[in-house]
Amino acid sequence: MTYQHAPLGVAVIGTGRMGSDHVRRIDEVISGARVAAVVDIDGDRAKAAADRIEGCTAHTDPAAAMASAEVDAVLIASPGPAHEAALLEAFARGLPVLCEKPLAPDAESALRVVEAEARLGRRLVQVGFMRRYDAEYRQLKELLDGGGIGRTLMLHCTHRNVATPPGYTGPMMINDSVVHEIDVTRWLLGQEITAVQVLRPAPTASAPAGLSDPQLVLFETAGGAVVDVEIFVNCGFGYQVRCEAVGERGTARIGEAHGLSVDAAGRWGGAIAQDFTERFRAAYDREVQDWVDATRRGYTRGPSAWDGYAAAAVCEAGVRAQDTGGRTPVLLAERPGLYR
Ligand SMILES: NC(=O)c1ccc[n+]([C@@H]2O[C@H](COP(=O)([O-])OP(=O)(O)OC[C@H]3O[C@@H](n4cnc5c(N)ncnc54)[C@H](O)[C@@H]3O)[C@@H](O)[C@H]2O)c1
Ligand SMILES: O[C@H]1[C@H](O)[C@@H](O)[C@H](O)[C@@H](O)[C@H]1O
Repeated sequence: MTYQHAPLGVAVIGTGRMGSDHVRRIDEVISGARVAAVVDIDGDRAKAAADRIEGCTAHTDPAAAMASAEVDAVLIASPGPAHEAALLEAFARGLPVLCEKPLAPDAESALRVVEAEARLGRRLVQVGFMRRYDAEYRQLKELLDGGGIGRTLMLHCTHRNVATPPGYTGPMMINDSVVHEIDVTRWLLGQEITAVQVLRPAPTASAPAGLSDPQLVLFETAGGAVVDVEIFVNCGFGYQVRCEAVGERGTARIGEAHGLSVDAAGRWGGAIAQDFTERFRAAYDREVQDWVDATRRGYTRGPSAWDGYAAAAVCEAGVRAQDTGGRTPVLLAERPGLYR
């Protein structure tokens, strides 16, 4: 394998909230890469992003950016329904991709991506499940893998957002938000999720009309563990992601750290992050740096297209369970050899 000495030329597709944050990250924070091109169907937005970076071109069509000789790799940060077309275009050109979650918005299209990559016979995709790069989650994984608390019996997870943006729907609570717990469950336990249930308490008065928020989502895993996830996307007070693992010989918790703590004026306490860009800033930095480092060495690692597909399959069962309230089995295709 050859090492690419020149900085990796990255095309960033989608320059909205995440895309523009990744553009800043590649330009100012990490090493070994440069933003060679940006793409947005909103041409003004693409141009505004490109104008801030020397030698960066602006495009409205992902294929045009990928055709540029300056582009060695692609970071997809457009909305989920646009991912499949961009991924297949990158495959046709043999370009490595860091694709924001979800890999694709449903299990069927995610499986098409898996099958297309399997036909290539080599991995090109890393999926943006950034929690795997978070220092606390990594410590927890190390503890569980090392048997520090014995066999894991349960995970108790909390996922709270301050408020939902306009257009946020009930299925998005699973597809956009709980998808992270789906990935960390599979990663921490090394087991597939086999069934999902969803319980819906009376909604908070802060939820937009028609949104049943919060919800309690339950997973069963192939090894017999049970996982509960409180998803509460209009909690109002902060961004909180917690996980407690219950093992045969102990428990372990992450997500409590609030950094600086101040005692003054008759009170004690610290601050709560307000969104994911703050809480997971270091994880996103590590994720993108790791992708760049591996890509320059000629390989792909991290969460795979199979992980993206498996998460989409669990999401599909989860959205069905939201409607029926019943226990819904997860249907998973056979895992291609590339991902074993
Ligand atoms: N890992 C995380 O924690 C995290 C957090 C937020 C969002 N995301 C993911 O990042 C992606 C983008 O989310 P966002 O919040 O930045 O959305 P956004 O709406 O802020 O930005 C999306 C941008 O993509 C552009 N766009 C739409 N269709 C396009 C296409 N076909 N080609 C090129 N550009 C197109 C839009 O004009 C917009 O500028 C989504 O997949 C989302 O799930 C991940
Ligand atoms: O798209 C976002 C993002 O994935 C965040 O990490 C998650 O906390 C939000 O709930 C979701 O809406």
